[in-house]
Amino acid sequence: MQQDAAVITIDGPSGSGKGTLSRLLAEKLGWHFLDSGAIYRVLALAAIHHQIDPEDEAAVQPLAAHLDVQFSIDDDGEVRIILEGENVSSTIRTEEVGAVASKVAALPRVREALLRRQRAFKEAPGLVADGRDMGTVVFPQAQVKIFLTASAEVRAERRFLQLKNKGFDVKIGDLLNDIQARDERDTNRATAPLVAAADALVLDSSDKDITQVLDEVYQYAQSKLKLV
Ligand SMILES: Nc1ncnc2c1ncn2[C@@H]1O[C@H](COP(=O)(O)OP(=O)(O)OP(=O)(O)O)[C@@H](O)[C@H]1O
Ligand SMILES: Nc1ccn([C@H]2C[C@H](O)[C@@H](COP(=O)(O)O)O2)c(=O)n1
Repeated sequence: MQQDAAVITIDGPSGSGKGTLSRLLAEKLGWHFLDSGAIYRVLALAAIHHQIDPEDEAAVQPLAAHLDVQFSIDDDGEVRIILEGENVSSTIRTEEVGAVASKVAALPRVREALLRRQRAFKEAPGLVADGRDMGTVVFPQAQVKIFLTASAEVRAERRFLQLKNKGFDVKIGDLLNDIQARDERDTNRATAPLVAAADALVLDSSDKDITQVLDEVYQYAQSKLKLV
């Protein structure tokens, strides 16, 4: 880990566009990228595989501490995630795994066990970190903090289009319920809840396309970091 690398944090609720924005911003800046939700999703999948109750902290904590996972970039630029020797890059993206991820993520000792793994992504020239507590807990000293949000209805619609394009048979009402349940759990947990850092720029993307959001965040980052 490099102490002097700059960090931009992008936090917000599910479907607000954090992942899309973070990837595009990291690409534009030539920086590294951390998808912290993927780490919680991998842990959730490991708990499912090992038939561990996702709310049993004593059982999930050792799994988190010894999680056998590797992240790499494919030749075509896609992130490849290997859990216990198996490529789980698409399996972890289902709503079912997301819901279990939100449960394991509510356990304080599990979050503690994953802190060092997340901080290790900070490398020069800089890191764009996407999650729920990037600006509040994992990288509180980040130079630029964004809290990206959108109405639950808009987020459900985006998720519907995303999953439909991938060939999944989904209902918008179910997706809205899933999003609201996840918001509720992520926001109301005692440890590292989903909340904007006091020094974050809060951005509502409900009426903005991703290009507008990227331009706005890039300009804000430029002004804070004095990028040329
Ligand atoms: N501003 C936007 N306008 C329209 N669609 C968007 C916008 N931002 C993101 N999307 C689309 O919404 C979907 C969800 O975005 P994304 O996966 O980036 O959200 P997320 O906040 O990272 O969600 P999660 O936390 O659940 O991983 C994607 O299909 C993405 O292309
Ligand atoms: N920093 C983070 C990242 C993710 N989580 C939890 C909460 C989410 O519901 C779940 C899946 O995240 P996603 O891939 O949808 O971004 O993981 C968290 O608590 N903290």
